[in-house]
Amino acid sequence: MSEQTQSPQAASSQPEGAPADAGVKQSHETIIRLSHVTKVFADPRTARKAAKQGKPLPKAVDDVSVDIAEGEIFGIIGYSGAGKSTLVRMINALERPTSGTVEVMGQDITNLSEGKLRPIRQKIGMVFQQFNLFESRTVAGNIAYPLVRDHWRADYRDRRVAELLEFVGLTEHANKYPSQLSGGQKQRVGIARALATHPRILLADEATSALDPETTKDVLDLLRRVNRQLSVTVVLITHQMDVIKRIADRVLVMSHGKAVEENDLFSLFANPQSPVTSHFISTVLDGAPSRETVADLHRHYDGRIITVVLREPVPERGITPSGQHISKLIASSPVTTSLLNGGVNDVAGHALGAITYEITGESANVENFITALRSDSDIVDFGTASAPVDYEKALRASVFSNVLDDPLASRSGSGDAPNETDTETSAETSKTTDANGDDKEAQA
Ligand SMILES: Nc1ncnc2c1ncn2[C@@H]1O[C@H](COP(=O)(O)OP(=O)(O)OP(=O)(O)O)[C@@H](O)[C@H]1O
Repeated sequence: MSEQTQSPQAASSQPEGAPADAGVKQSHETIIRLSHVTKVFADPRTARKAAKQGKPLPKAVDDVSVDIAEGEIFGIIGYSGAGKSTLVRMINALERPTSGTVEVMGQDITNLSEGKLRPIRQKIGMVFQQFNLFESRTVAGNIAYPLVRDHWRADYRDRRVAELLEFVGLTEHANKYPSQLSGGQKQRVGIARALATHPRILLADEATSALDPETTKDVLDLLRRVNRQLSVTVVLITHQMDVIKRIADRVLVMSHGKAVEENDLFSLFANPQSPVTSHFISTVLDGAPSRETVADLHRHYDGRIITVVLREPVPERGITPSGQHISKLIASSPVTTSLLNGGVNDVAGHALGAITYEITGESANVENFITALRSDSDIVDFGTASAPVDYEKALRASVFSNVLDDPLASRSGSGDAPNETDTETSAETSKTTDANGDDKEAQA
């Protein structure tokens, strides 16, 4: 194919100039459909080991079905080894499912040849944790790379690179090399490069995991602009719930290759269904205090210790209110309350949190207060120092019950998710496919 005149990419970049602030595209049409996809990495070593142990081959992805709507930011969260990358790499056919089907932009790509995949891959950008920039090329050269590969005419290419540099805020760094940039700037280059050919989908694989919190925020803001202003569907993989909380519209939680839960952001946080989800939420939101904290509170406070969930209702999603009238109740009850810990967060524009109080007063008044509170709120009653409620029993009787079932929670005290890969059963061959299938020069 000769140059620009026959290049749809070149044609699409000509008159518009920098992509306009188009607002959110709310099509709700499915742009990515994964149907019962399973992936088994049957490399000889793993196969031999599994056979020797009489075990089935481990499934990196195990019967996952998910629809991603055009225009949304779809977050996929899971511990390390949960199968997130493998799942996402199926979307641009860097991995092929062992079974199941993958439809992208209305086309079944499950068994499509490399040649036929090419135009589809042009509409799917990808960014990586380690940026994967060409160290030997300038910022502008890195961004121009996909356009050179697609034979864009030089003047259209230059114009497109200038648009992208401006969009990601790196115009004055155009002639620098990656080694002269900060991590955040490198990721901006990675994003600009991924956007070069006007993709409809952007896959972001742990795009902020190598960045400090402030830079993470900037890059997430940029990804949101990519989504909202350019109407690009963003699929974002992370093990950090904070990243999900900041920008995802909908979320898939993965564990051991399986899709354990899928929901819109607020519903996921307000009504988690699985221990894994509850654990991730506990890394960013105040929930029930830990067993140690409760014991410590009982050591220091004689009164009744209760945790109240504060939750804004969202009736259309079946999210009921909790703790909405607590201030009024406290003001009108003959009890004394001390706020011990907890807080309220903004999740997808709704208030959500949990606050732990000490309640003191006549025992009948305390009972009445708790009964009134319980009538319209989710609470956990930890009892008093002299009559404590067993921690497990208290949580089991509350919305926090599934926190107790998280087998990995005790291994991960911090926001960092543990690795759930079982060394006995994991596939052990390292990944061999590179970034875009053809970016051999890219840095690891
Ligand atoms: N090319 C491959 N060959 C063999 N096994 C693989 C390959 N790629 C991934 N795996 C295995 O598949 C499982 C899922 O890996 P995957 O990278 O998809 O998980 P992840 O959730 O993205 O984790 P991480 O964030 O650590 O990359 C792991 O056990 C991993 O070792």
